[in-house]
Amino acid sequence: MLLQPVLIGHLISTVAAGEPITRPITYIVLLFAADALLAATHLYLIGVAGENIVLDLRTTVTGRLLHAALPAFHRLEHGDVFNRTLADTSLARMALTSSVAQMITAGFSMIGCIAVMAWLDWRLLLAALGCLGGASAIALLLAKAVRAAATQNREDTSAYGSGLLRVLGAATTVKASRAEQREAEHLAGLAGAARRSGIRVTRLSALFLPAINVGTQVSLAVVIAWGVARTTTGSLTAADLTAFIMYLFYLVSPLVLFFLGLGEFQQGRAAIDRVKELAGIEQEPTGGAAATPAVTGAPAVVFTGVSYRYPEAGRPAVDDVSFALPPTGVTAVVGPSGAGKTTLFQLIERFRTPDTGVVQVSGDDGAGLPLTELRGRIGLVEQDAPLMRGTVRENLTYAHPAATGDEIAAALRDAHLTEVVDALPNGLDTELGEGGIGLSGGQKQRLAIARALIGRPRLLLLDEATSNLDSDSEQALRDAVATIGRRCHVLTIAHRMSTAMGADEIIVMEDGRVRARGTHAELMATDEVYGRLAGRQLTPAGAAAP
Ligand SMILES: Nc1ncnc2c1ncn2[C@@H]1O[C@H](COP(=O)(O)OP(=O)(O)OP(=O)(O)O)[C@@H](O)[C@H]1O
Repeated sequence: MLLQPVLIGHLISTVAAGEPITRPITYIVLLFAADALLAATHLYLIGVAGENIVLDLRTTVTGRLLHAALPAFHRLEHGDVFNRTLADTSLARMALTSSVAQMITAGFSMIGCIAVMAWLDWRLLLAALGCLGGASAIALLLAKAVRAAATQNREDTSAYGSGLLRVLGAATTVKASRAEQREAEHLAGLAGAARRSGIRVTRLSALFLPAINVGTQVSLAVVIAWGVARTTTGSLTAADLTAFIMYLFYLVSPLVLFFLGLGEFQQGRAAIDRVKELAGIEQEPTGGAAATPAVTGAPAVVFTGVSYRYPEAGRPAVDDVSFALPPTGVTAVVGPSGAGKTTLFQLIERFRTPDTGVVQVSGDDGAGLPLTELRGRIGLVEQDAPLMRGTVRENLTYAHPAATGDEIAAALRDAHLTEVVDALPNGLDTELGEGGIGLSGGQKQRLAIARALIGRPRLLLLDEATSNLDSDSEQALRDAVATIGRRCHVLTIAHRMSTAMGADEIIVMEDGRVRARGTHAELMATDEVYGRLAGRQLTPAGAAAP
Protein backbone atom coordinates (compact mmCIF):
# COMPACT_ATOMS: atom_id res chain seq x y z
CA MET A 1 0.00 0.00 0.00
CA LEU A 2 2.77 2.37 0.97
CA LEU A 3 4.71 1.64 -2.24
CA GLN A 4 1.77 2.16 -4.60
CA PRO A 5 1.82 6.02 -4.64
CA VAL A 6 5.61 5.97 -5.18
CA LEU A 7 5.38 3.63 -8.19
CA ILE A 8 2.44 5.49 -9.71
CA GLY A 9 4.33 8.76 -9.27
CA HIS A 10 7.29 7.12 -11.01
CA LEU A 11 5.01 6.04 -13.90
CA ILE A 12 3.64 9.57 -14.30
CA SER A 13 7.10 11.12 -14.37
CA THR A 14 8.25 8.47 -16.91
CA VAL A 15 5.31 9.30 -19.20
CA ALA A 16 6.00 13.00 -18.76
CA ALA A 17 9.64 12.47 -19.73
CA GLY A 18 8.56 10.49 -22.86
CA GLU A 19 10.55 7.40 -21.80
CA PRO A 20 9.38 3.75 -22.31
CA ILE A 21 6.87 2.75 -19.65
CA THR A 22 7.36 -1.05 -19.78
CA ARG A 23 9.50 -1.13 -16.67
CA PRO A 24 7.25 1.00 -14.36
CA ILE A 25 4.17 -0.91 -15.56
CA THR A 26 5.93 -4.22 -14.82
CA TYR A 27 6.75 -2.99 -11.31
CA ILE A 28 3.16 -2.00 -10.69
CA VAL A 29 1.80 -5.33 -11.98
CA LEU A 30 4.32 -7.23 -9.83
CA LEU A 31 3.36 -5.11 -6.84
CA PHE A 32 -0.35 -5.82 -7.32
CA ALA A 33 0.35 -9.53 -7.78
CA ALA A 34 2.47 -9.58 -4.61
CA ASP A 35 -0.30 -7.72 -2.78
CA ALA A 36 -2.89 -10.30 -3.89
CA LEU A 37 -0.59 -13.19 -2.98
CA LEU A 38 0.20 -11.78 0.46
CA ALA A 39 -3.45 -11.06 1.14
CA ALA A 40 -4.43 -14.63 0.23
CA THR A 41 -1.56 -16.09 2.27
CA HIS A 42 -2.49 -13.89 5.19
CA LEU A 43 -6.10 -15.13 5.15
CA TYR A 44 -5.00 -18.74 4.72
CA LEU A 45 -2.51 -18.58 7.60
CA ILE A 46 -5.06 -16.88 9.84
CA GLY A 47 -7.53 -19.67 9.00
CA VAL A 48 -5.01 -22.43 9.71
CA ALA A 49 -3.89 -20.78 12.94
CA GLY A 50 -7.53 -20.51 13.98
CA GLU A 51 -8.20 -24.19 13.32
CA ASN A 52 -5.03 -25.14 15.21
CA ILE A 53 -6.14 -23.05 18.17
CA VAL A 54 -9.59 -24.68 18.18
CA LEU A 55 -8.01 -28.14 17.93
CA ASP A 56 -5.63 -27.39 20.80
CA LEU A 57 -8.41 -26.06 22.99
CA ARG A 58 -10.72 -28.97 22.24
CA THR A 59 -8.14 -31.71 22.73
CA THR A 60 -6.96 -30.08 25.96
CA VAL A 61 -10.50 -29.75 27.27
CA THR A 62 -11.61 -33.27 26.32
CA GLY A 63 -8.44 -34.73 27.84
CA ARG A 64 -9.00 -32.81 31.06
CA LEU A 65 -12.67 -33.81 31.13
CA LEU A 66 -11.92 -37.50 30.70
CA HIS A 67 -9.29 -37.39 33.45
CA ALA A 68 -11.48 -35.34 35.78
CA ALA A 69 -12.32 -36.56 39.26
CA LEU A 70 -15.72 -38.24 39.10
CA PRO A 71 -17.46 -36.01 41.68
CA ALA A 72 -16.39 -32.91 39.73
CA PHE A 73 -17.45 -34.58 36.49
CA HIS A 74 -20.91 -35.32 37.89
CA ARG A 75 -21.37 -31.68 38.83
CA LEU A 76 -21.04 -30.59 35.18
CA GLU A 77 -24.08 -29.66 33.14
CA HIS A 78 -23.89 -31.38 29.80
CA GLY A 79 -25.39 -28.51 27.82
CA ASP A 80 -22.85 -26.15 29.32
CA VAL A 81 -19.98 -28.50 28.45
CA PHE A 82 -21.17 -28.73 24.83
CA ASN A 83 -21.41 -24.98 24.62
CA ARG A 84 -17.97 -24.43 26.02
CA THR A 85 -16.30 -27.03 23.84
CA LEU A 86 -18.13 -26.18 20.60
CA ALA A 87 -19.37 -22.59 20.53
CA ASP A 88 -16.85 -21.01 22.90
CA THR A 89 -13.84 -22.57 21.21
CA SER A 90 -15.09 -21.21 17.87
CA LEU A 91 -15.49 -17.75 19.36
CA ALA A 92 -12.01 -18.03 20.83
CA ARG A 93 -10.66 -18.77 17.36
CA MET A 94 -12.07 -15.46 16.10
CA ALA A 95 -10.65 -13.54 19.04
CA LEU A 96 -7.19 -15.03 18.77
CA THR A 97 -6.84 -14.77 15.00
CA SER A 98 -8.76 -12.27 12.92
CA SER A 99 -9.33 -9.69 15.64
CA VAL A 100 -5.74 -9.89 16.90
CA ALA A 101 -4.45 -9.66 13.32
CA GLN A 102 -6.73 -6.69 12.70
CA MET A 103 -5.52 -4.96 15.85
CA ILE A 104 -1.88 -5.53 14.92
CA THR A 105 -2.17 -4.27 11.32
CA ALA A 106 -4.28 -1.32 12.45
CA GLY A 107 -1.69 -0.65 15.19
CA PHE A 108 1.14 -0.52 12.62
CA SER A 109 -0.82 1.87 10.39
CA MET A 110 -1.54 4.08 13.38
CA ILE A 111 2.14 4.17 14.39
CA GLY A 112 3.08 5.08 10.78
CA CYS A 113 0.57 7.92 10.62
CA ILE A 114 1.50 9.25 14.05
CA ALA A 115 5.20 9.20 13.16
CA VAL A 116 4.61 11.28 10.00
CA MET A 117 2.29 13.64 11.88
CA ALA A 118 4.93 14.13 14.60
CA TRP A 119 7.44 14.92 11.90
CA LEU A 120 5.03 17.48 10.34
CA ASP A 121 4.09 19.23 13.58
CA TRP A 122 4.40 17.69 17.00
CA ARG A 123 2.31 20.36 18.75
CA LEU A 124 -0.69 19.75 16.50
CA LEU A 125 -0.15 16.03 17.03
CA LEU A 126 -0.35 16.44 20.82
CA ALA A 127 -3.60 18.40 20.43
CA ALA A 128 -5.07 15.75 18.10
CA LEU A 129 -3.95 12.87 20.31
CA GLY A 130 -5.43 14.62 23.36
CA CYS A 131 -8.89 14.52 21.75
CA LEU A 132 -8.46 11.04 20.25
CA GLY A 133 -6.98 9.81 23.53
CA GLY A 134 -10.15 10.82 25.36
CA ALA A 135 -12.23 8.90 22.82
CA SER A 136 -9.87 5.93 23.08
CA ALA A 137 -10.16 5.90 26.88
CA ILE A 138 -13.94 5.74 26.54
CA ALA A 139 -13.54 2.94 23.97
CA LEU A 140 -11.30 1.01 26.39
CA LEU A 141 -13.91 1.30 29.13
CA LEU A 142 -16.49 0.08 26.63
CA ALA A 143 -14.24 -2.87 25.76
CA LYS A 144 -14.17 -3.86 29.43
CA ALA A 145 -17.94 -3.65 29.65
CA VAL A 146 -18.27 -5.70 26.44
CA ARG A 147 -16.22 -8.48 28.02
CA ALA A 148 -18.45 -8.62 31.08
CA ALA A 149 -21.61 -8.54 28.95
CA ALA A 150 -20.23 -11.20 26.61
CA THR A 151 -19.45 -13.46 29.58
CA GLN A 152 -23.04 -13.09 30.75
CA ASN A 153 -24.29 -13.82 27.24
CA ARG A 154 -22.18 -16.98 26.99
CA GLU A 155 -23.59 -18.12 30.32
CA ASP A 156 -27.18 -17.40 29.29
CA THR A 157 -26.67 -19.27 26.02
CA SER A 158 -25.24 -22.22 27.95
CA ALA A 159 -28.19 -22.22 30.33
CA TYR A 160 -30.51 -22.51 27.33
CA GLY A 161 -28.40 -25.40 25.95
CA SER A 162 -28.47 -27.19 29.31
CA GLY A 163 -32.23 -26.71 29.61
CA LEU A 164 -32.73 -28.13 26.13
CA LEU A 165 -30.57 -31.20 26.83
CA ARG A 166 -32.45 -31.77 30.06
CA VAL A 167 -35.81 -32.10 28.30
CA LEU A 168 -34.35 -34.03 25.38
CA GLY A 169 -33.06 -36.59 27.84
CA ALA A 170 -36.43 -36.95 29.52
CA ALA A 171 -38.83 -36.55 26.60
CA THR A 172 -41.08 -39.40 27.74
CA THR A 173 -41.33 -38.08 31.30
CA VAL A 174 -42.07 -34.57 30.00
CA LYS A 175 -44.94 -35.88 27.86
CA ALA A 176 -46.30 -38.23 30.49
CA SER A 177 -46.29 -35.34 32.98
CA ARG A 178 -48.03 -33.06 30.45
CA ALA A 179 -45.19 -30.60 31.03
CA GLU A 180 -44.59 -29.66 27.38
CA GLN A 181 -46.06 -26.17 27.72
CA ARG A 182 -44.32 -25.48 31.03
CA GLU A 183 -40.97 -26.65 29.63
CA ALA A 184 -41.52 -24.67 26.41
CA GLU A 185 -42.13 -21.52 28.47
CA HIS A 186 -39.12 -22.21 30.66
CA LEU A 187 -36.89 -22.68 27.62
CA ALA A 188 -38.34 -19.57 25.97
CA GLY A 189 -37.45 -17.69 29.18
CA LEU A 190 -33.85 -18.94 28.97
CA ALA A 191 -33.66 -18.06 25.26
CA GLY A 192 -35.07 -14.62 26.12
CA ALA A 193 -32.34 -14.07 28.73
CA ALA A 194 -29.71 -14.98 26.11
CA ARG A 195 -31.32 -12.51 23.69
CA ARG A 196 -31.25 -9.73 26.29
CA SER A 197 -27.59 -10.20 27.16
CA GLY A 198 -26.79 -10.56 23.43
CA ILE A 199 -28.44 -7.22 22.76
CA ARG A 200 -26.43 -5.66 25.58
CA VAL A 201 -23.21 -6.87 23.92
CA THR A 202 -24.38 -5.38 20.61
CA ARG A 203 -25.37 -2.11 22.26
CA LEU A 204 -21.99 -1.68 23.91
CA SER A 205 -20.13 -2.73 20.76
CA ALA A 206 -22.20 -0.27 18.73
CA LEU A 207 -20.92 2.60 20.92
CA PHE A 208 -17.30 2.08 19.78
CA LEU A 209 -17.77 3.73 16.41
CA PRO A 210 -19.62 6.85 17.62
CA ALA A 211 -17.07 7.31 20.45
CA ILE A 212 -14.18 7.27 17.98
CA ASN A 213 -16.09 9.44 15.49
CA VAL A 214 -16.80 12.11 18.08
CA GLY A 215 -13.15 12.05 19.12
CA THR A 216 -12.06 12.40 15.48
CA GLN A 217 -14.42 15.27 14.78
CA VAL A 218 -13.39 17.15 17.89
CA SER A 219 -9.71 16.63 17.12
CA LEU A 220 -10.30 17.74 13.50
CA ALA A 221 -12.02 20.90 14.69
CA VAL A 222 -9.18 21.63 17.13
CA VAL A 223 -6.49 20.92 14.53
CA ILE A 224 -8.18 23.12 11.88
CA ALA A 225 -8.90 26.00 14.26
CA TRP A 226 -5.47 26.03 15.85
CA GLY A 227 -3.67 25.17 12.61
CA VAL A 228 -5.32 28.00 10.65
CA ALA A 229 -4.56 30.43 13.48
CA ARG A 230 -0.93 29.38 13.33
CA THR A 231 -0.71 29.69 9.55
CA THR A 232 -1.83 33.30 9.90
CA THR A 233 1.05 33.95 12.31
CA GLY A 234 3.40 32.08 9.96
CA SER A 235 4.46 29.37 12.44
CA LEU A 236 2.90 26.67 10.23
CA THR A 237 2.75 26.47 6.42
CA ALA A 238 -0.56 25.84 4.65
CA ALA A 239 1.02 22.82 2.90
CA ASP A 240 2.00 21.21 6.24
CA LEU A 241 -1.43 21.89 7.71
CA THR A 242 -3.11 20.26 4.68
CA ALA A 243 -0.81 17.25 4.86
CA PHE A 244 -1.40 16.99 8.61
CA ILE A 245 -5.18 17.02 8.15
CA MET A 246 -4.90 14.31 5.45
CA TYR A 247 -2.92 12.10 7.80
CA LEU A 248 -5.47 12.71 10.52
CA PHE A 249 -8.08 11.28 8.14
CA TYR A 250 -5.78 8.34 7.40
CA LEU A 251 -5.49 7.71 11.14
CA VAL A 252 -9.23 7.37 11.67
CA SER A 253 -9.73 4.15 9.71
CA PRO A 254 -7.06 2.09 11.54
CA LEU A 255 -8.22 3.57 14.83
CA VAL A 256 -11.78 2.41 14.18
CA LEU A 257 -10.55 -0.99 13.00
CA PHE A 258 -8.38 -1.29 16.10
CA PHE A 259 -11.26 -0.70 18.47
CA LEU A 260 -13.69 -2.87 16.53
CA GLY A 261 -11.05 -5.62 16.69
CA LEU A 262 -10.69 -4.95 20.43
CA GLY A 263 -14.46 -5.36 20.90
CA GLU A 264 -14.40 -8.71 19.12
CA PHE A 265 -11.30 -9.73 21.05
CA GLN A 266 -13.04 -8.99 24.33
CA GLN A 267 -16.01 -11.14 23.32
CA GLY A 268 -13.60 -13.92 22.44
CA ARG A 269 -11.79 -13.51 25.75
CA ALA A 270 -15.06 -14.10 27.55
CA ALA A 271 -15.31 -17.37 25.61
CA ILE A 272 -11.66 -18.24 26.34
CA ASP A 273 -12.25 -17.61 30.06
CA ARG A 274 -15.09 -20.13 29.96
CA VAL A 275 -13.00 -22.73 28.14
CA LYS A 276 -10.18 -22.18 30.65
CA GLU A 277 -12.60 -22.57 33.53
CA LEU A 278 -13.78 -25.90 32.12
CA ALA A 279 -10.20 -27.05 31.52
CA GLY A 280 -9.48 -26.22 35.18
CA ILE A 281 -11.80 -29.02 36.33
CA GLU A 282 -10.37 -30.97 39.26
CA GLN A 283 -8.29 -33.87 37.99
CA GLU A 284 -8.33 -37.39 39.32
CA PRO A 285 -5.10 -38.16 41.21
CA THR A 286 -3.23 -40.73 39.16
CA GLY A 287 -2.43 -42.73 42.29
CA GLY A 288 0.87 -44.08 43.53
CA ALA A 289 3.85 -45.07 41.41
CA ALA A 290 4.36 -48.69 42.42
CA ALA A 291 2.95 -50.81 39.60
CA THR A 292 3.44 -54.08 41.48
CA PRO A 293 1.60 -57.12 40.16
CA ALA A 294 -1.27 -58.33 42.34
CA VAL A 295 -0.26 -60.80 45.04
CA THR A 296 -1.72 -64.23 44.31
CA GLY A 297 -3.80 -65.53 47.18
CA ALA A 298 -4.12 -62.13 48.85
CA PRO A 299 -7.57 -61.14 50.11
CA ALA A 300 -9.62 -59.66 47.25
CA VAL A 301 -10.48 -56.57 49.25
CA VAL A 302 -9.83 -55.37 52.79
CA PHE A 303 -11.49 -52.37 54.42
CA THR A 304 -9.77 -51.13 57.58
CA GLY A 305 -11.58 -48.42 59.56
CA VAL A 306 -12.85 -46.72 56.39
CA SER A 307 -15.10 -43.65 56.66
CA TYR A 308 -16.37 -41.36 53.95
CA ARG A 309 -18.73 -38.42 54.06
CA TYR A 310 -20.00 -36.72 50.89
CA PRO A 311 -18.94 -33.07 51.02
CA GLU A 312 -22.57 -31.90 50.86
CA ALA A 313 -23.91 -34.48 53.33
CA GLY A 314 -24.38 -34.23 57.08
CA ARG A 315 -23.48 -37.74 58.19
CA PRO A 316 -20.91 -40.17 56.79
CA ALA A 317 -22.21 -42.44 54.01
CA VAL A 318 -19.65 -45.04 55.12
CA ASP A 319 -18.75 -45.01 58.80
CA ASP A 320 -15.76 -46.88 60.25
CA VAL A 321 -16.19 -49.95 58.06
CA SER A 322 -13.81 -52.90 58.34
CA PHE A 323 -14.02 -56.28 56.61
CA ALA A 324 -11.91 -58.61 54.49
CA LEU A 325 -13.01 -60.75 51.57
CA PRO A 326 -11.12 -63.90 50.50
CA PRO A 327 -9.58 -64.22 47.01
CA THR A 328 -12.56 -66.17 45.70
CA GLY A 329 -16.21 -66.57 46.57
CA VAL A 330 -19.37 -64.52 46.45
CA THR A 331 -20.28 -61.88 49.01
CA ALA A 332 -23.60 -60.07 48.94
CA VAL A 333 -24.09 -56.63 50.45
CA VAL A 334 -27.61 -55.90 51.55
CA GLY A 335 -29.18 -53.05 53.44
CA PRO A 336 -31.93 -50.49 53.28
CA SER A 337 -31.79 -47.74 50.67
CA GLY A 338 -29.13 -45.16 51.53
CA ALA A 339 -27.18 -47.61 53.71
CA GLY A 340 -23.94 -46.89 51.83
CA LYS A 341 -23.70 -49.92 49.54
CA THR A 342 -22.95 -47.98 46.35
CA THR A 343 -20.50 -45.77 48.23
CA LEU A 344 -18.51 -48.92 49.17
CA PHE A 345 -18.03 -49.63 45.45
CA GLN A 346 -17.02 -46.03 44.79
CA LEU A 347 -14.35 -46.26 47.49
CA ILE A 348 -13.01 -49.56 46.14
CA GLU A 349 -12.76 -48.12 42.63
CA ARG A 350 -11.25 -44.97 44.14
CA PHE A 351 -13.82 -42.78 42.43
CA ARG A 352 -13.86 -41.21 45.86
CA THR A 353 -11.04 -41.10 48.42
CA PRO A 354 -11.79 -42.29 51.98
CA ASP A 355 -11.63 -39.61 54.66
CA THR A 356 -10.01 -42.12 57.01
CA GLY A 357 -8.94 -45.76 56.80
CA VAL A 358 -7.40 -47.94 54.12
CA VAL A 359 -8.94 -49.91 51.24
CA GLN A 360 -6.68 -52.71 50.02
CA VAL A 361 -7.31 -54.50 46.75
CA SER A 362 -5.51 -57.82 46.12
CA GLY A 363 -3.04 -57.16 48.90
CA ASP A 364 -2.12 -53.54 48.06
CA ASP A 365 -3.34 -50.26 49.48
CA GLY A 366 -5.44 -48.79 46.67
CA ALA A 367 -4.02 -45.32 47.41
CA GLY A 368 -0.49 -46.53 46.65
CA LEU A 369 -1.32 -48.13 43.31
CA PRO A 370 -1.44 -46.32 39.98
CA LEU A 371 -5.12 -45.88 39.11
CA THR A 372 -4.84 -47.95 35.94
CA GLU A 373 -3.32 -50.84 37.90
CA LEU A 374 -5.96 -50.59 40.63
CA ARG A 375 -8.87 -50.47 38.19
CA GLY A 376 -7.31 -53.22 36.10
CA ARG A 377 -7.72 -55.51 39.12
CA ILE A 378 -11.41 -54.72 39.42
CA GLY A 379 -14.34 -55.39 37.11
CA LEU A 380 -17.33 -53.11 37.65
CA VAL A 381 -20.82 -53.92 36.49
CA GLU A 382 -23.20 -51.07 37.08
CA GLN A 383 -26.84 -51.46 37.89
CA ASP A 384 -28.18 -50.26 34.56
CA ALA A 385 -25.38 -52.09 32.70
CA PRO A 386 -24.70 -49.35 30.17
CA LEU A 387 -24.07 -50.79 26.73
CA MET A 388 -22.50 -48.55 24.16
CA ARG A 389 -23.46 -48.03 20.57
CA GLY A 390 -21.48 -50.50 18.45
CA THR A 391 -21.27 -54.25 17.97
CA VAL A 392 -21.51 -56.85 20.71
CA ARG A 393 -17.78 -57.49 20.18
CA GLU A 394 -16.89 -53.81 20.58
CA ASN A 395 -18.91 -53.71 23.77
CA LEU A 396 -17.22 -56.79 25.13
CA THR A 397 -13.69 -55.63 24.38
CA TYR A 398 -14.18 -52.00 25.42
CA ALA A 399 -11.67 -52.17 28.29
CA HIS A 400 -9.35 -54.56 26.43
CA PRO A 401 -9.51 -53.84 22.70
CA ALA A 402 -6.80 -56.43 21.98
CA ALA A 403 -8.70 -59.32 23.61
CA THR A 404 -8.42 -62.56 21.62
CA GLY A 405 -11.29 -64.69 20.35
CA ASP A 406 -10.55 -67.28 23.05
CA GLU A 407 -10.72 -64.65 25.80
CA ILE A 408 -14.03 -63.37 24.46
CA ALA A 409 -15.42 -66.91 24.25
CA ALA A 410 -14.31 -67.67 27.82
CA ALA A 411 -15.91 -64.49 29.17
CA LEU A 412 -19.16 -65.28 27.34
CA ARG A 413 -19.08 -68.80 28.73
CA ASP A 414 -18.49 -67.59 32.30
CA ALA A 415 -21.34 -65.11 31.93
CA HIS A 416 -23.58 -67.88 30.56
CA LEU A 417 -24.12 -65.91 27.38
CA THR A 418 -22.64 -68.13 24.68
CA GLU A 419 -26.00 -69.38 23.46
CA VAL A 420 -27.59 -65.95 23.59
CA VAL A 421 -24.86 -64.39 21.43
CA ASP A 422 -24.89 -67.35 19.03
CA ALA A 423 -28.60 -66.78 18.50
CA LEU A 424 -28.12 -63.10 17.52
CA PRO A 425 -28.49 -62.36 13.79
CA ASN A 426 -24.77 -61.63 13.29
CA GLY A 427 -23.39 -63.17 16.46
CA LEU A 428 -20.61 -61.06 17.94
CA ASP A 429 -20.89 -58.60 15.07
CA THR A 430 -24.51 -57.74 15.74
CA GLU A 431 -24.95 -53.99 16.11
CA LEU A 432 -26.33 -52.82 19.42
CA GLY A 433 -28.22 -49.69 18.45
CA GLU A 434 -29.15 -46.83 20.75
CA GLY A 435 -32.31 -48.66 21.81
CA GLY A 436 -30.74 -52.12 22.09
CA ILE A 437 -31.71 -55.01 19.91
CA GLY A 438 -34.13 -56.78 22.15
CA LEU A 439 -31.64 -58.04 24.70
CA SER A 440 -33.48 -58.58 27.96
CA GLY A 441 -32.43 -56.75 31.14
CA GLY A 442 -30.74 -59.89 32.44
CA GLN A 443 -28.89 -60.47 29.16
CA LYS A 444 -27.66 -56.89 29.10
CA GLN A 445 -26.34 -57.23 32.61
CA ARG A 446 -24.63 -60.51 31.77
CA LEU A 447 -23.09 -58.86 28.71
CA ALA A 448 -21.73 -56.18 31.03
CA ILE A 449 -20.42 -58.94 33.31
CA ALA A 450 -18.69 -60.61 30.36
CA ARG A 451 -17.15 -57.24 29.47
CA ALA A 452 -15.77 -56.90 32.99
CA LEU A 453 -14.46 -60.48 32.96
CA ILE A 454 -12.30 -60.07 29.86
CA GLY A 455 -9.68 -58.25 31.93
CA ARG A 456 -9.56 -61.23 34.33
CA PRO A 457 -10.22 -59.06 37.40
CA ARG A 458 -9.33 -60.13 40.94
CA LEU A 459 -12.56 -58.62 42.17
CA LEU A 460 -15.87 -58.28 40.37
CA LEU A 461 -18.14 -55.54 41.70
CA LEU A 462 -21.68 -56.23 40.63
CA ASP A 463 -24.53 -53.84 41.32
CA GLU A 464 -27.46 -56.12 40.72
CA ALA A 465 -30.22 -54.79 38.47
CA THR A 466 -33.25 -53.77 40.51
CA SER A 467 -35.66 -54.47 37.68
CA ASN A 468 -37.39 -57.81 37.81
CA LEU A 469 -35.71 -60.48 35.76
CA ASP A 470 -37.69 -63.43 34.48
CA SER A 471 -36.86 -66.63 36.32
CA ASP A 472 -34.69 -67.99 33.46
CA SER A 473 -32.61 -64.80 33.38
CA GLU A 474 -32.36 -64.75 37.14
CA GLN A 475 -31.18 -68.35 37.21
CA ALA A 476 -28.64 -67.64 34.42
CA LEU A 477 -27.32 -64.64 36.35
CA ARG A 478 -27.04 -66.67 39.54
CA ASP A 479 -25.21 -69.46 37.73
CA ALA A 480 -22.87 -66.95 36.11
CA VAL A 481 -22.06 -65.35 39.48
CA ALA A 482 -21.42 -68.78 41.04
CA THR A 483 -19.09 -69.73 38.15
CA ILE A 484 -17.16 -66.47 38.37
CA GLY A 485 -16.95 -66.69 42.16
CA ARG A 486 -14.78 -69.77 41.77
CA ARG A 487 -12.11 -67.74 39.95
CA CYS A 488 -12.21 -64.34 41.62
CA HIS A 489 -14.24 -62.67 44.33
CA VAL A 490 -17.66 -61.37 43.41
CA LEU A 491 -18.95 -58.59 45.63
CA THR A 492 -22.52 -57.93 44.71
CA ILE A 493 -25.06 -55.41 45.90
CA ALA A 494 -28.02 -57.73 46.22
CA HIS A 495 -31.45 -56.31 45.64
CA ARG A 496 -33.02 -59.77 45.48
CA MET A 497 -33.03 -62.21 48.36
CA SER A 498 -32.33 -65.07 45.97
CA THR A 499 -28.93 -63.50 45.24
CA ALA A 500 -28.17 -63.03 48.93
CA MET A 501 -29.21 -66.60 49.67
CA GLY A 502 -26.84 -67.93 47.01
CA ALA A 503 -23.85 -65.97 48.39
CA ASP A 504 -21.13 -67.47 50.57
CA GLU A 505 -21.45 -64.57 52.96
CA ILE A 506 -23.76 -61.61 53.40
CA ILE A 507 -22.78 -58.19 54.76
CA VAL A 508 -25.70 -56.25 56.19
CA MET A 509 -25.24 -52.48 56.11
CA GLU A 510 -27.25 -49.83 57.87
CA ASP A 511 -26.55 -46.09 58.17
CA GLY A 512 -23.09 -46.50 56.67
CA ARG A 513 -22.00 -49.18 59.14
CA VAL A 514 -21.58 -52.93 58.84
CA ARG A 515 -24.35 -54.17 61.05
CA ALA A 516 -23.95 -57.93 60.72
CA ARG A 517 -22.21 -60.61 58.64
CA GLY A 518 -23.06 -64.23 58.08
CA THR A 519 -24.95 -66.68 55.92
CA HIS A 520 -28.62 -66.32 55.12
CA ALA A 521 -29.61 -68.85 57.76
CA GLU A 522 -27.43 -67.23 60.44
CA LEU A 523 -28.68 -63.74 59.72
CA MET A 524 -32.30 -64.83 59.59
CA ALA A 525 -31.83 -66.15 63.08
CA THR A 526 -29.82 -63.26 64.53
CA ASP A 527 -30.31 -60.00 62.63
CA GLU A 528 -33.50 -58.04 62.81
CA VAL A 529 -32.81 -55.75 59.82
CA TYR A 530 -31.88 -58.66 57.60
CA GLY A 531 -34.90 -60.58 58.78
CA ARG A 532 -37.08 -57.60 57.89
CA LEU A 533 -35.48 -57.17 54.43
CA ALA A 534 -35.75 -60.88 53.73
CA GLY A 535 -39.26 -61.09 55.13
CA ARG A 536 -40.48 -58.39 52.79
CA GLN A 537 -39.43 -60.43 49.79
CA LEU A 538 -39.97 -63.96 51.01
CA THR A 539 -43.34 -63.81 52.79
CA PRO A 540 -46.43 -64.21 50.64
CA ALA A 541 -47.71 -60.79 51.81
CA GLY A 542 -44.54 -59.10 50.65
CA ALA A 543 -44.10 -61.25 47.57
CA ALA A 544 -45.70 -58.65 45.33
CA ALA A 545 -43.64 -55.79 46.76
CA PRO A 546 -40.48 -56.15 44.67
N1 LIG B 1 -23.35 -37.66 45.41
C1 LIG B 1 -23.83 -37.64 46.66
N2 LIG B 1 -23.81 -36.51 47.36
C2 LIG B 1 -24.28 -36.46 48.63
N3 LIG B 1 -24.77 -37.52 49.29
C3 LIG B 1 -24.81 -38.68 48.64
C4 LIG B 1 -24.35 -38.81 47.29
N4 LIG B 1 -24.51 -40.09 46.90
C5 LIG B 1 -25.05 -40.74 47.98
N5 LIG B 1 -25.23 -39.90 49.01
C6 LIG B 1 -25.76 -40.23 50.33
O1 LIG B 1 -24.94 -41.21 50.91
C7 LIG B 1 -25.69 -42.20 51.58
C8 LIG B 1 -25.35 -43.57 51.03
O2 LIG B 1 -25.71 -43.63 49.68
P1 LIG B 1 -25.49 -44.92 48.78
O3 LIG B 1 -25.83 -44.57 47.39
O4 LIG B 1 -24.15 -45.48 49.05
O5 LIG B 1 -26.59 -45.89 49.38
P2 LIG B 1 -27.10 -47.29 48.85
O6 LIG B 1 -27.08 -48.19 50.02
O7 LIG B 1 -26.33 -47.71 47.66
O8 LIG B 1 -28.60 -46.94 48.47
P3 LIG B 1 -29.53 -47.60 47.30
O9 LIG B 1 -29.79 -49.02 47.69
O10 LIG B 1 -30.77 -46.78 47.39
O11 LIG B 1 -28.80 -47.44 46.02
C9 LIG B 1 -27.15 -41.81 51.38
O12 LIG B 1 -27.58 -41.16 52.56
C10 LIG B 1 -27.13 -40.86 50.23
O13 LIG B 1 -28.14 -39.89 50.38
